[in-house]
Amino acid sequence: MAHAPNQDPAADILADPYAVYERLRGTAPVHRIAGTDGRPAWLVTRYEDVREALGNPLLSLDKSHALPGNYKGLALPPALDANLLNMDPPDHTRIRRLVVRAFTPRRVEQLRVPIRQTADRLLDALGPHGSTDLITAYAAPLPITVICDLLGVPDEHRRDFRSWTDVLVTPDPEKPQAVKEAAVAMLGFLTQLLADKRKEPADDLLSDLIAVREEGDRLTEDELMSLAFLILFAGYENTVQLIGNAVLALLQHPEQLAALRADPARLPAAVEEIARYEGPALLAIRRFPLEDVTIGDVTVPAGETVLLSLSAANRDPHRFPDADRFDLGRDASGHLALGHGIHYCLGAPLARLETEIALSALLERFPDLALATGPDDLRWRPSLRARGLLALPVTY
Ligand code: HEM
Repeated sequence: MAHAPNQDPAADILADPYAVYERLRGTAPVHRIAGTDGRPAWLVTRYEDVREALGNPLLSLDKSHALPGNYKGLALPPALDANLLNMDPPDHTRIRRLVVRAFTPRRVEQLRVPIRQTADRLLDALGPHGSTDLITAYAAPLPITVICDLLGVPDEHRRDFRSWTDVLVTPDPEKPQAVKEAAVAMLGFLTQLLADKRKEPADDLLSDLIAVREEGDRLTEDELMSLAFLILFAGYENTVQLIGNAVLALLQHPEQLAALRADPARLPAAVEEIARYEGPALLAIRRFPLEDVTIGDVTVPAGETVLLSLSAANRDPHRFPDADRFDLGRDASGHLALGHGIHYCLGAPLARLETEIALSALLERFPDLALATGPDDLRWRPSLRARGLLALPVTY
């Protein structure tokens, strides 16, 4: 049986996501809403349903399985669009296997010192006391620098790289020409970068991805290009927002912040609770049923758009008792903020490392860090997909 609420909850989700999720979880397993592109979609909010759906091979990420006209999505050049998050097995299995051979724990661990150095440099620039927007001054520049380090983007190109990234990651619908130009510039840049790395391999992920081979298999030029782009797309904005959300949650819970300051060994567990409580990806990538699929007692027809709410699942009290309480002492493992199943976040170890270092460098530097605005004045991104602050004014 399909449940169609009288009023579409999409607008309410923008205003107050967790209150709406609670209502939706309580009334039906699946709700028909206007999706991120304004077209109809089915929203899943209960933990067990979302987890099961993330692992369900009948839910395809390949948009060629969308009903014609039912899904709009982003218009990316084909070389950037053929990436892991638009793919199902066996293509996905093949490419992911190759990437995992290059994106190793050693490669991530190698970034530990550079991440800390970048964090310290950004904090140095703030001086010993003052006020700032922590998103602009810290949470945003840190991850983009880390991604440049990871991919091996030379210093002299980082300013351009960052400005194209900003345009592409948060496109302004009023400026389609700027988005197009940034996409063309980024494509040209990545083509040249790949050619340079091919000629002169360095100790970076891109060079490793070019070199990686398994049983005679290797990544093609288009696959390399779309991978570099996906790492940028999947890795940048999410990390900015996780760092921002983490600082906010801690500042809003001073007793928990004090306990963390007193025992920094709790930081890794704290990052898990922060990801559960205020993860940056409200939704997983949209899925399309290959055939009619039943979720709870609702049948979703083949080809329609299915949205899985990671954030609603992470606040489901059937899985996490007192789920709306931020509690650094709880066991938050099993949260879905980084996905689940074959598309589980490839950058998860890096996202965790980066968030831990960002928080420890910041907390060590500023014992008096405080919010410079009331909770009602905080402005969140107007997005059904992303949970992140537009600005985080602090004093220190
Ligand atoms: C806090 C930061 C991050 C969050 C919350 C996050 C979240 C996610 C989620 C939820 C998925 C699965 C999407 C789905 O199944 O629909 C995913 C996939 C992915 N993430 Fe992350 N991510 C983060 C950081 C990163 C970083 C730093 C990188 C790379 C450097 C990265 C690379 C990827 C890639 C390549 C995939 C696709 C994997 C596949 O399809 O097999 N992510 N991420």
